Amino acid sequence: MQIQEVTVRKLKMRMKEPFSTSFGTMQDKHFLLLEVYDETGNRGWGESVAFDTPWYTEETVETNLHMIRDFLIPLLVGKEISHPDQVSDLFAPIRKNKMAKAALEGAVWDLYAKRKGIPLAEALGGERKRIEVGISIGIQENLDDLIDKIQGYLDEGYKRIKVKIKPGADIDVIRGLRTAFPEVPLMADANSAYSLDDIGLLKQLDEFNLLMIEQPLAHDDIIDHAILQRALKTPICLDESILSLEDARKAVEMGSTKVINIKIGRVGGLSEAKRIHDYCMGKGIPVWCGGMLEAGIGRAHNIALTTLPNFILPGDTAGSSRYWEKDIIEPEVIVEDGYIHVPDAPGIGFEPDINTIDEFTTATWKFKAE
Ligand SMILES: O=C(O)CCC(=O)C1=CC=C[C@@H](O)[C@@H]1C(=O)O
Ligand SMILES: [Mg+2]
Repeated sequence: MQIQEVTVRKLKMRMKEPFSTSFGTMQDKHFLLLEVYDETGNRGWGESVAFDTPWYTEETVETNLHMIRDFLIPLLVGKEISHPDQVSDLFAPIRKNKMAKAALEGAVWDLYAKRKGIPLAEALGGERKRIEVGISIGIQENLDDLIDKIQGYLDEGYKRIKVKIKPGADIDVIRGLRTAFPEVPLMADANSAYSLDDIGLLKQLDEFNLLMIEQPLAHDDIIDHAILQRALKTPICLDESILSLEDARKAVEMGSTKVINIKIGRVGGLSEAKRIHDYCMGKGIPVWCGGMLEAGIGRAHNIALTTLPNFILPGDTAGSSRYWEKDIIEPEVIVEDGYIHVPDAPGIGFEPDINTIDEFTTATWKFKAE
């Protein structure tokens, strides 16, 4: 197949409620949607997960636009491709910029599966017909608000709860939650808010039987996490530190992590996500699919990836209604009793809703083969 044309749209969608972490608060989601066309008019869709500020990684919507428009599309358009794994080879001359690469590669994966007439999950080698999911809750004003929120999501059927912690809102918060919900599968994400000076404090988390603590130390660290993991009973899960299979290999070999959060955008695409999955499976390291507050297209890619066998732990892929008044796909993603049914239509298996997409689009660019 050959990609002949790419449409890049910039969207702005208001979230139902703001999402707060140890870095700050987000209410409006700005992102890029990509549509690739092949020589026979088939279409594939991808979503960039970069935010409009560089607090999670260094990438932003604008850096993604620059990379996609000025470097990645010229490397992709008009090239003969027999499998989406080749896209990462085409992009190899460009360093990092993982989210920009993943957005375009994801669109090619969707197109490839549609050409074959099979679901994206099957194209990736996934087998599950439904995936178990959890929910990630931002920092709240106070513990009572957080407890109310959690109770609401448990009532909706979510079975694993992730909360954000930061210095000053950590041990007491987790203690309060454990008192309110003694049995709920619970985990905490620190988004790199601590250092090795906090070992004593982090050890106090061991008494609360957390599933794991996510990314307690620096966003680019592997060594200090190994030191911390030796001191903790609670398993460490790395998120920000793992940008590639090589990073995963180093972290696992050093004992820095017992679980890995795989985000397609953070690792540069579905092909690399699958490589990390396969490596971890061989090493007995469970993985789960992280979220980036995606709209429907990105969410559909996450669902397909989560059908692979080593996605043993519930991920952060919640239903559309947790984020949006109206999502950009038909049907929307629905969670029932903590599970999402995996669609069996070709490609991502959800139909992009063009009217809604148009409503949220603030700019559009089109690129064609010469
Ligand atoms: O619901 C989701 O999409 C998950 C949200 C979530 O936990 C995160 C989204 C974006 C950046 C981070 O704060 C965070 C994470 O680190 O996993
Ligand atoms: Mg995280």
